[in-house]
Amino acid sequence: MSQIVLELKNAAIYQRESLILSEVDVRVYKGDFVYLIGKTGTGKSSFMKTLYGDLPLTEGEGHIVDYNLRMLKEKDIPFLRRKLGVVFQDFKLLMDRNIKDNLLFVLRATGWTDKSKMDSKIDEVLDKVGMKTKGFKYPYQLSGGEQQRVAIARALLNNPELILADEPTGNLDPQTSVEVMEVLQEISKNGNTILMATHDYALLLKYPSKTLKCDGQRVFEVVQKTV
Ligand SMILES: Nc1ncnc2c1ncn2[C@@H]1O[C@H](COP(=O)(O)OP(=O)(O)OP(=O)(O)O)[C@@H](O)[C@H]1O
Repeated sequence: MSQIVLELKNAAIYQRESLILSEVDVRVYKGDFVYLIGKTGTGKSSFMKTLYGDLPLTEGEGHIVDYNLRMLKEKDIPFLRRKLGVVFQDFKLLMDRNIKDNLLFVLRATGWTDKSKMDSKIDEVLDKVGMKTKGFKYPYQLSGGEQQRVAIARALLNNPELILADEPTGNLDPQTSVEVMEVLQEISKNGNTILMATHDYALLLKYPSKTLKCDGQRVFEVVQKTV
C-alpha cells in the first residue's frame, strides 16, 4: 500500500464563518498527480490554503505530510511549509534580486549554511526546470512561463513531500501553460507528489490524471470522461 501524504476526513473548510466546503474526504498517495478543479469561487484556493496552514481546519480530520491540521500551531506553519512546495498563480518571486539570490534567500531562511551545498542545490533545481543558464537574470527579465519555472524550482529546494500548485498556469497563455505543465509532469515522473488546482480543462484533457472537483460545497472525484 502506497504511503498517504494527505488525508482529509469529513473536513469542513471555512473562510471566517462562511462554510465553503463540507464533508470533504480526500486521500493523496505518494507519487500521485491530482487535479483540483471547479468553477471560480467554488473553494479551490480555500482548500489549498487550509492545506498549507493559511486557513485553520476547525472541523473534521486532516493530516498532511507529518502534520495534523487540527493541531497545527502558528509556530508549526514554517516547518509544515518546508515539507510542502507551494506554487502560486502569481509566482511570488522577489523582484529586487536575481534568480539565484531568490533561491538562496529561501535556502538561508530554511536553515542552510554551507555555500557549496547551496550552490549545487540551486543548480540542481534550476536544471530540473530548464533554467540553469538563467540564474543571473532578474525576475522582470524573464517571461511569465520562465518565472513560473523558477517558482517551481524554488518549491523543489527542500525536497518537498507534496507540491501544492494553486492555478500555476492561471497567468499564462495556452502555449506557455503547456510548457509549464511539461515541467510539472517531468517532476511528477521523477517521483514527486503534486496537487494542482486549475480551471484549465485543456490541460486536464492533454494530461489526464486523478481529478477532484469542488462543486456545491463538496469535493468529489470525477471520472475524466465526464469532466
Ligand atoms: N478572504 C476571504 N474572506 C471571506 N471570504 C472569502 C475570502 N476569500 C475567498 N472567500 C470566499 O470563499 C469562496 C471560495 O473562494 P476561493 O477563492 O476558495 O474559490 P476558488 O475556487 O479558488 O476561485 P478562483 O478560481 O476564482 O480562485 C468564495 O465565495 C469567496 O467569495
